[in-house]
Amino acid sequence: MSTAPIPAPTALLAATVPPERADYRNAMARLGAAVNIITTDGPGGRAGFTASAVCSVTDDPPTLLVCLNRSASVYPVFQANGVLCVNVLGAGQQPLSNLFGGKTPMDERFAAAQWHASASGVPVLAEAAATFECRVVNRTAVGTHDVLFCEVDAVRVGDAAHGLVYFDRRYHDLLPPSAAH
Ligand SMILES: NC(=O)C1=CN([C@@H]2O[C@H](COP(=O)(O)OP(=O)(O)OC[C@H]3O[C@@H](n4cnc5c(N)ncnc54)[C@H](O)[C@@H]3O)[C@@H](O)[C@H]2O)C=CC1
Ligand SMILES: Cc1cc2nc3c(=O)[nH]c(=O)nc-3n(C[C@H](O)[C@H](O)[C@H](O)COP(=O)(O)O)c2cc1C
Repeated sequence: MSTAPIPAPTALLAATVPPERADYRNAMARLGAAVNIITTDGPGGRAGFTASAVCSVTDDPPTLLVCLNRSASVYPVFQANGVLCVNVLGAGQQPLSNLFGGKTPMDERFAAAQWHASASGVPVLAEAAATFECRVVNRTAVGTHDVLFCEVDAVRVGDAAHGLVYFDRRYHDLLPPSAAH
């Protein structure tokens, strides 16, 4: 029978103290992510915001998630509409990300690019790396954010093959391997 010592309770406690918010953010800054503009339109009006907290959940049925801060000005609009489009940005679209991530008035954000309407009337970015037209089918509040679970009705893959990544609090264009050397 093993006689290994049981760790002291204080050591266990120390291991479970959550990191400070700044430490958590410093570490998260190293978790590179695609940059997306999330758009909506409907009874609540037209709105869009920049989001890096987007990921695939399952491909059957095709479902992704978007994390939206409840303090964002766009929050009630997304709540009212229940439909959205995830527009994945490509290389060179950093200015568009900044517009949708700041305090810029909504008309100014949309005036900076070309859009067409999805079947449900949501703005779809013409020059996106990829787009996902979705219905919000579930939502869960976690801390400051709502996690929106979105079923995908239509996808498009754009011509721009070079991506845009947010890493270490800066944007990075993903260049083809030949251009990176
Ligand atoms: N998930 C989110 O809500 C995110 C929000 N932002 C917003 O953009 C601002 C600038 O971000 P950074 O330049 O990356 O510097 P930062 O130091 O504020 O954030 C570093 C990283 O921490 C995470 N983060 C930041 N704020 C967060 C939040 N409220 N909830 C969950 N995760 C969060 C993100 O991964 C972010 O890239 C942030 O202060 C925030 O307002 C940025 C990235 C993700
Ligand atoms: C690179 C980047 C990524 C962001 N990712 C998210 C995100 O995933 N979720 C979120 O709620 N806000 C995110 N934000 C912040 C929103 O874009 C911002 O709060 C939103 O545009 C609402 O701003 P407003 O309240 O001025 O309208 C991000 C901002 C930037 C610049």
